[in-house]
Amino acid sequence: MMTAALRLTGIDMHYGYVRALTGIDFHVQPGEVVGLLGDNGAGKSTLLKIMSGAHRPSGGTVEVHGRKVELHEPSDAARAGVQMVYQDLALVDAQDIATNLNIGREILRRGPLGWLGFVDHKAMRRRSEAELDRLGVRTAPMTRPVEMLSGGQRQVVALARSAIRVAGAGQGVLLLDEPTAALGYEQTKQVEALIRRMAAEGVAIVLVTHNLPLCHEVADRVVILNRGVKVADVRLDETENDHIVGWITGARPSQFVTRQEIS
Ligand SMILES: Nc1ncnc2c1ncn2[C@@H]1O[C@H](COP(=O)(O)OP(=O)(O)OP(=O)(O)O)[C@@H](O)[C@H]1O
Repeated sequence: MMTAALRLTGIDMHYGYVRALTGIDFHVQPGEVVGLLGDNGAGKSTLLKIMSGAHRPSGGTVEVHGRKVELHEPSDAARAGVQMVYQDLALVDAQDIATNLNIGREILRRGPLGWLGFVDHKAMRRRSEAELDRLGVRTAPMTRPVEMLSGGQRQVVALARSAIRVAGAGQGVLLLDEPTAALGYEQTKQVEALIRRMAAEGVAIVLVTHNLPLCHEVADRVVILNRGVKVADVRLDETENDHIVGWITGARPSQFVTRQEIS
């Protein structure tokens, strides 16, 4: 069997007395898109934060490409190739799109005296245009400051930046939290296409959403949480929408036999 790009085993998480997650097993393969579903408060964001290194679990293990990792902070996850898309936080408002897409990987050129150290904006613009082209993403002109973009356009730029980083890191993992929440029709289609393209290149994608049509568009499999417990883990082509809704609301019993039911 192929080694999972990301595997979580027996994850427990409590916030003080609040038990947010109990014994969660989760994996995503390279090139696979997994939708993480559940009602409000089910534990989706908590699980995503554990994957991204923003939270440390109270128990359980995390493996990236078969290697156990301790994620103390998001930079540990990023180094391991796991990239969370932060919708708004990550962009520098006063800078243009190209500069934002190139933060941390600026192209330098030599100045007149031969010193390396001038940022080559033109080369960065050209590279970013080619990268966005490859991802099938169209944004405003590269020289537009991101503070002049709409919320939806900003979201697409933030997502594209994470996608470029993950693609650069080889077979990475991309974590998305409601990536189309603020988007109109055209931008939603672009993001769907981007997700599919990343997956086709071998990136593993975890998608937290309340949007079932989005899952049907892009996901191969869904994992459903109910009050901090995994109640279903199914391929979308092997289940029906009614079942998914039933697992989300709790109307449908868990796929997994729980300990309480045995005793
Ligand atoms: N920082 C925190 N401190 C205390 N409890 C928290 C904290 N974050 C989340 N919780 C609790 O953990 C549980 C899971 O919350 P979480 O945000 O992971 O759910 P979710 O599935 O992402 O919900 P939503 O769809 O509403 O975003 C909830 O009971 C929530 O109240």
